[in-house]
This record gives sequence, structure tokens and C-alpha cells, in this order.
Amino acid sequence: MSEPALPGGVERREIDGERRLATRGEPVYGEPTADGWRAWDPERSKLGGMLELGLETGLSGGETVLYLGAASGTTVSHVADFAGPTYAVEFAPRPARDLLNAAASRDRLFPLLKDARKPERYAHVVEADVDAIVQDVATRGQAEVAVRNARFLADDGRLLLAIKARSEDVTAEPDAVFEGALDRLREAYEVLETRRLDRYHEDHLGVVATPK
Ligand SMILES: C[S@@+](CC[C@H](N)C(=O)[O-])C[C@H]1O[C@@H](n2cnc3c(N)ncnc32)[C@H](O)[C@@H]1O
Repeated sequence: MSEPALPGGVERREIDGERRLATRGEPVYGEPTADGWRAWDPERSKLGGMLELGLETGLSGGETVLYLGAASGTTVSHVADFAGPTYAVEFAPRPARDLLNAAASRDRLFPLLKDARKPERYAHVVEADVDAIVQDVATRGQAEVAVRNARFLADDGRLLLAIKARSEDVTAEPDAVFEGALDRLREAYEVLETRRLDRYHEDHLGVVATPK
């Protein structure tokens, strides 16, 4: 079976003697580069892990993206290298400072110092009908955040969600945590695919979903 295609603007390039996932742009987190391409480390990025593991993300390049939980911009900087307008929501001021630096060399990356649980606070900025929501907030109530932000997603858009089991409950079995989160998610989304991301991120589930 052939692997799902990578989004346009994401390639496997020879960097530091290895074939690595890469995007074209200014380096952000000390990642190795070659010929203007920057390695995208799946061990530091849930979305990078999802692409490496061959999930059908639906990303083709050039799409409008709402990214929830941008932190200092490791993953969202790669997204903004290949996507169209990329709105990056992060509520912690410290990582947001680094996110602003990553955005300085990317004119399609728009950092928003906002709480992803309160989408009404950025609804006036984010275009309606984004093509993809990428979410990696790693806090309690991860499915709830995705449900609250479903209002921004186009009918045929994709939610690309990473669920961290320990952020919901440190003692529960990860599978039980994931089932609970998926039940909540199904109130607003149809779940298309799920995959454990453990090869790169322990006790994380990658989810691809589309609005119901
Ligand atoms: C695991 S880190 C994200 C890493 C990042 N996605 C990457 O790959 O580069 C989770 C981030 O989500 C942020 N976060 C958690 N809850 C949030 C919320 N309700 N609104 C906005 N950001 C939130 C945290 O401050 C943290 O920076």
C-alpha cells in the first residue's frame, strides 16, 4: 500500500546524512538545515509524528489553518512554511514571545495570545471556514477545546488532534482516557482515523476528524 502523500511544501530531504521530513523556511528551534530546508523532527512535533506515521491528514499545502496550543512555534512554524494563513493560538506569554520571533520571518503566521477554551475572544480575527484545525494543547479537557473550536472549521475541513492521556488523568489507562475523549469529540465531529503516536510521543493519540 502506498503512503498518503505529504502536503505540498513538505518533503523528505537529505539533511545531516539522513532523509528527514522538512519544510522550507528560517530555522526556529536549532533544527538542522540544508539548502534552505529545515528538518521537521517528529519527536518534537505531534503533527510531524502523524505525517511520519502516514495518517491521512488531508493537508495538501496552501490551506488556512487554525493551530491551537502553538507554544514557542516549533510545529506551527513548519505549518506556516507550507500552509496559507496560519492562526496560532497560545495563552502562555513566555512561549508566545518565541512564537512572535518565529512569526517575524513568516508573513502567513499570525500569533494570537488567547485562551483556546474561549474561541469567542478570537472569532473576530480568525476567518470562518478554515481548512484545518491542528490542536496540541496537552491540558485537561482536550476534546472540549476541539468541540468549542469546531465553529471555525469548513464542512469538509479536518481536525488534526493530539490527545495526551496524562493531561486528562495521570492514573487512568490511556485507552480509557482516549475513549472518553473520543466520545465527547463525536458530539461535534465524525472521527475518520485514530493512531497511537507512541513511536514518537508516549501515551498520545493522533486523531483525524471532520465536522458532523
Ligand atoms: C504540548 S505544548 C504545544 C507544543 C506545540 N504544539 C508544538 O508542537 O510546537 C502545549 C501548549 O498548549 C498551550 N495551551 C494549553 N492550554 C491552552 C489553552 N486553553 N489556550 C491556549 N494555549 C493553551 C500551553 O501553554 C502549551 O504551550
